[in-house]
Amino acid sequence: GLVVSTIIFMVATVTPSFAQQKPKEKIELQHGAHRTGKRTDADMQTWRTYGLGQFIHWGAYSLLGGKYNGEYYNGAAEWIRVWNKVPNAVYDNLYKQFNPQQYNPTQWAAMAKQMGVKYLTFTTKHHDGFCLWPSKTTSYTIAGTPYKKDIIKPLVEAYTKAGIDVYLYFSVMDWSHPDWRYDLKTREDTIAFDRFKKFTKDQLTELLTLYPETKGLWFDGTWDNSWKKSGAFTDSLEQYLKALRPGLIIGSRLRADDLGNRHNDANGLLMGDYEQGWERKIPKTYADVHGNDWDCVMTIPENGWGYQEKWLGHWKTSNELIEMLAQCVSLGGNLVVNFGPKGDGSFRPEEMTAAKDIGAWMKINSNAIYNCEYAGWEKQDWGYYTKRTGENKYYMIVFNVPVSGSLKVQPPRNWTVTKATLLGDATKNISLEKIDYGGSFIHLPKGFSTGKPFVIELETQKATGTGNEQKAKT
Ligand SMILES: C[C@@H]1O/C(=N\OC(=O)Nc2ccccc2)[C@@H](O)[C@H](O)[C@@H]1O
Repeated sequence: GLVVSTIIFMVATVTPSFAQQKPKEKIELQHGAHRTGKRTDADMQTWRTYGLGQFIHWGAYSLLGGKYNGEYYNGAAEWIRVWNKVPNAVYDNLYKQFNPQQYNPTQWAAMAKQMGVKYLTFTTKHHDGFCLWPSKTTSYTIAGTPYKKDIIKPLVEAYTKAGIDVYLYFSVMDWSHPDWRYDLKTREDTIAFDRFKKFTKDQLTELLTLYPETKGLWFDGTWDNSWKKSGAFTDSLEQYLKALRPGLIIGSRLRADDLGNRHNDANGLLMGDYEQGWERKIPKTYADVHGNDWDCVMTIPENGWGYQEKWLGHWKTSNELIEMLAQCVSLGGNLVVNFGPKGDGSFRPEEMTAAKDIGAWMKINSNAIYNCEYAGWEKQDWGYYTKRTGENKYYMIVFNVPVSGSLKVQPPRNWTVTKATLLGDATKNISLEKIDYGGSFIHLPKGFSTGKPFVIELETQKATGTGNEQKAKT
C-alpha cells in the first residue's frame, strides 16, 4: 500500500521522463565529418548559384551502346561489361577501337552553353578502369587507342572558356586493376588494396595536376566493403586533395567514417561538401534535404548513363526535365542532366533536342534558376517558388494553371506581394488582387496559355498597417 506507492513516487521523480531524456550520446570518431553545416566559402557559394549542370558519361562502353552481337543489354549501358554475353577479353580490348573522329569539345561546350548549364561533370574513368587521360599509372588509357590524344584537356579548356565550371567524375571501383578488391577478407586482400589505394591517389594527383582548372571531383564506386573499411584512408585522401587544390569541392560519396558509414557519419553529420545521394531522385520536401547542399544527377531515359542505342522505358520530355530543374532549385539544390555521347563523339538527336528546348526556356526564365534558393513559402499546386539569393525577389515557376486562371500566393505572415511580372512577356497584363493575411491572387488573362512552363517574378515588402486595410485592386 503506502510503502509501494512511496517507492513508485520516488522512482518516478528521479527517472527523467521520456521527453527530457538526454540527447543521443555523440559517438567519438576520428574520421567522421570535420565540419557541421554548409561550407560558406566563395567557391561553394558559386556552386550554389549554378542551378543547372550537365553530366557526360563517355568511354569504351560508348562503342557498344548497350548492344552486343545484335542483342540489347537490359541494364545500364556503361555496366555492359558485367553482362555474361560480353566476354571480359572482348570488352577490355574495345578501347583499341576508340577513335572518335566527331569529338569536338568546342561544339560540346557550345551546346552546353546554349542549354544554359553552369557546370559540367565528366567521366575521367568509369568502373571499367579505362582512362580518358594519358595516365602514367596504367596502359589502359586513351594513349593506347587509335585516337591517342588526351580527351580531357581540350574539354576542360573549351568548357572553361565558355564560362562553364568543370568537375571530374572518378570511379574508385576499377574492374581493370588486379589489386581492386570488393572486400578485405585476408591479409593478401589488405596488401593488394593498399597498393590499389596508392594507385588511386596517384591517378587523382595526375588529374588535379594536369587539369588545375578543375573545381571539384565527383566520386563514385565507393559502396563496397573494401572502401567502407578504409575510412581513415578516405579521410586522409580528401585532406590531401584539398591541400593540393584549395577550394576543391568534393561530395558525400568519397568518405567512409571509422565504422563504415557513408554520406552521413555515425552522428548523422554529412561527410562531404554536398549530399551526393540524389541519383535519379529528387527530395519531396525541404525537410528531406537536412540543411545540406545537394545536387540531383538525372538520366533522360529511365536509367543508363553511357550511350545506349535503345533507350529503355520512358524518355523524359523537355518539360519534364524543366519541372525537375524547378523542383531542385526550389528545394535549394542543382539539377545535373546526363548526356551519353556515342563512341564517335556525336550526340543522339533526343539529347540535342533536350539541350535546345531547355536552352530556349532558360533564355527567358533563367532569373528564376541562377543565383536562386529555397523560398520557404507555402507551396501551392500551380508549381514551385524560388527566391533570388540576397534579394526580396521571388519567382513562381508555373506548371499547372488552375481552371479559374487565378494563381494563389501566400507569403509568410507580415509580407505582401507588391508587384507581379510575367518573365519574357511583361506586357501580358496579369493582375494582382490582394486578399486576407498578406495573400494575393494573380489573375491571368482569359485563355492564357503558353503551352510550356512560365515564370512570374514577384516583388515583396513587409506589410504595413493592421493587415485589414481595404483590398486594393491594382
Ligand atoms: C552516375 C551513376 O552512378 C553510379 N552509381 O550510383 C550509385 O551507386 N548510386 C547509389 C548507390 C547507392 C545508394 C544510392 C545511390 C554508377 O554505377 C553509374 O554507372 C553512373 O555512373
